[in-house]
Amino acid sequence: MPAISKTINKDLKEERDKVKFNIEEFTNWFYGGSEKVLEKRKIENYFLSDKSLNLETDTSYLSYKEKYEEAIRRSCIVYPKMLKLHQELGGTEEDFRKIMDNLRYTMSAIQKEGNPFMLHFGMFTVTIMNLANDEQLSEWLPKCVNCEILGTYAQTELGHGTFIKKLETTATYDPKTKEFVLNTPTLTAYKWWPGNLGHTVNHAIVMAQLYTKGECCGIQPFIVQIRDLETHKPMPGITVGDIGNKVGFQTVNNGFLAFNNVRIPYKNMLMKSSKLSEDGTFIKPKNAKQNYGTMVFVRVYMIMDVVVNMSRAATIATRYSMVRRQSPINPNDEVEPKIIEHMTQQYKIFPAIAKVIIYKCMADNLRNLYQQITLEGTKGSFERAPELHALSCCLKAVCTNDAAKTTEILRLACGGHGFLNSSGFADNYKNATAAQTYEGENTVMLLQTARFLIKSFTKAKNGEKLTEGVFYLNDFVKRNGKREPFDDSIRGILRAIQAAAAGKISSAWKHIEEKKKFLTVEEATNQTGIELIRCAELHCYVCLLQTGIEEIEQIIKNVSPALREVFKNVLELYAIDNVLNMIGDILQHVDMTNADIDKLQKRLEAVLTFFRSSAIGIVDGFDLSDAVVSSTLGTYDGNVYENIFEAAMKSPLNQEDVNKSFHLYLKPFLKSNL
Ligand SMILES: CCCCC/C=C/C(=O)SCCNC(=O)CCNC(=O)[C@H](O)C(C)(C)COP(=O)(O)OP(=O)(O)OC[C@H]1O[C@@H](n2cnc3c(N)ncnc32)[C@H](O)[C@@H]1OP(=O)(O)O
Ligand SMILES: Cc1cc2nc3c(=O)[nH]c(=O)nc-3n(C[C@H](O)[C@H](O)[C@H](O)COP(=O)(O)OP(=O)(O)OC[C@H]3O[C@@H](n4cnc5c(N)ncnc54)[C@H](O)[C@@H]3O)c2cc1C
Repeated sequence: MPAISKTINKDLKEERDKVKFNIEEFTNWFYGGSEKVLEKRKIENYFLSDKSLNLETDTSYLSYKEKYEEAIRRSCIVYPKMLKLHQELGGTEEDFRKIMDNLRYTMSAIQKEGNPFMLHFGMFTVTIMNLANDEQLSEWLPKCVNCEILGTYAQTELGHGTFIKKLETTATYDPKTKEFVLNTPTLTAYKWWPGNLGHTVNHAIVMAQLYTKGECCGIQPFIVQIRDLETHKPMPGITVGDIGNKVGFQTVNNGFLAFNNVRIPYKNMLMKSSKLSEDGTFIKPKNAKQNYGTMVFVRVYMIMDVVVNMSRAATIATRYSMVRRQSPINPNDEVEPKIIEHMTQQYKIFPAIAKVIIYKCMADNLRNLYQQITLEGTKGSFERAPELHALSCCLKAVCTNDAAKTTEILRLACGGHGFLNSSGFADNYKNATAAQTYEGENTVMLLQTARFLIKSFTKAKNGEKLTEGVFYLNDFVKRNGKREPFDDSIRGILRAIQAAAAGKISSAWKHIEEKKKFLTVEEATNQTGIELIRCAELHCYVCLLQTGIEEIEQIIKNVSPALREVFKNVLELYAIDNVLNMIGDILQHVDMTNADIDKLQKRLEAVLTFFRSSAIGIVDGFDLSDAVVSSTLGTYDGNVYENIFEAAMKSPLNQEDVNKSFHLYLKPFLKSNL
């Protein structure tokens, strides 16, 4: 075995010495202030320093069952610690949020293939908080918060996930006993997919069609106990289990669930929005989509998950590219360059770093918007709910899709070693790609946003008031759809993308109108689907760039000159990379010449060169510990080859010189060929 030295890699040190801005100042911005950074480090250390977690074990070699058992063991260490910390901090909702925000990063070091308790706070408790009336809240919330029970969110069925109106599980009200009777009438009515459901939780929010007085009143949320609290056996009439191996999320324990005349008390239907009186009279909610609130909540918070995911991947690829040397640029150069010297390598990595920062701005903004609009909802005003729904849908789709694509690009940037499980890209990719499907399949999400855009365009044409996020449609209508002149300032680039988005929305609108002459509006909309999803994507790029510009204009007023340059360049790189990637859409609606495109290409190359000396500072500034980065290629010390070697030594095959398969198969096979 070679001698393994563990000092900081000198190539990486040389890169860090060249960084011109204060990395801690960047970190303070990234986490919202120096106090929050200290708090984050403390919380992370509080969990990760616990030796009983055995984080050194490479769980990727465990069997499916062992992985699950180890994940449960770890969660049963983490959650009591979390509850203790919550009490120590003060026990408020704000303290809880603090811990959860930090656990977003920390959990990726502990549960690489998913947390078997994630749905408990992530959806079960959230649904109770959003949809329970006061009486129900006081009964259930303490049990949730203290983890006396564990729950999940059981909505999707074998036959339906997207079109939830057609879910088949029934909850029929029996006024005589004041109970609901739950049934799974068909195979396709089996609940299928809910996380943590298989063998972990003992309660679930079950979304089921409410029947009362012989009528169906649509899907409503019910709290159902599915396992005995003592024996953990399924409750009478309940069939529950694990759905089996998947592409990723191996330890999330996604499950199935069926009901055979399962009776639950009247008080177990969550009644903050829809209500049922004891005699069985149904009272509609003020806003028909209130029951979808938990999905909106999760979509909003998923943008932050994308930031965590992409910051990890960008950290790995950046550090590795500054340590790895290969392929002289001039054939006679004696010393091979760091692979980051190759321009194409910079183009793979630096736009990803810029996106982490822009997405972080967006995630924070969206969360604030969510909180404002939820507050308005508690006061009975739902006017802005469609705007939040439209924004969260397109961001969920665009950002999760980008996280998956970017992880793959960054994996490729690490060549062969990027394909090692120990590089950390596999877990990142599997989590990112799952997010494209769960919580609303991405195409379906884009079509929801497009529906809002088409409605908004009609309003713009009729001179009606628009919501702020789509004001740019007014400009397009005022211009009468005339082409926008190109101006290469950052705000000019935003106007170009707005013109492309508005132009696309206008042409989709026109095509729907044309098709409506022969088809129903729904058929016409379906036929225009390809254009519609592009409308939603372009609108999303508008929102992201606009937020990036507005946020960075504020940030640069409050940071040192050196960090100001970094943020300006982040915006420049993000904007130019964006516009060059959608040149086809831009050219349709903006007067842009070849010379303009050449100029943008040169600016791209220039800004990549600026990034060359800042990139390591930025990724170090993400402040991800080695445990969170979880990669042989991305450790802070840059000892890539030593890490790869050590990880290989953990292979179970390397624990013996000769594997038994030699005697059983190889030897007889070789002998037979003599
Ligand atoms: C810790 C986290 C771990 C996460 C693990 C994963 C969990 C899960 O995956 S849970 C299951 C998630 N499932 C989904 O996301 C299902 C996706 N489907 C839907 O969201 C909906 O079915 C739909 C939006 C695609 C359609 O709903 P439907 O009721 O059929 O809609 P209509 O066509 O009748 O009406 C559309 C109408 O409603 C507005 N709208 C829809 N959703 C919302 C909302 N959440 N908030 C506000 N408004 C909403 C929509 O804008 C339309 O409005 P109009 O155009 O004015 O008619
Ligand atoms: C890892 C993971 C975790 C999950 N966790 C949970 C959970 O905890 N709880 C829960 O209840 N569910 C959960 N789900 C289920 C998930 O929410 C659904 O799978 C998801 O909403 C997609 O629905 P679907 O499977 O019905 O897809 P489908 O709707 O069948 O999609 C299949 C294809 O049809 C297309 N399609 C469908 N409808 C339309 C349309 N109207 N217009 C155009 N194209 C359309 C889609 O774009 C897609 O290409 C999870 C799923 C996964 C993968």
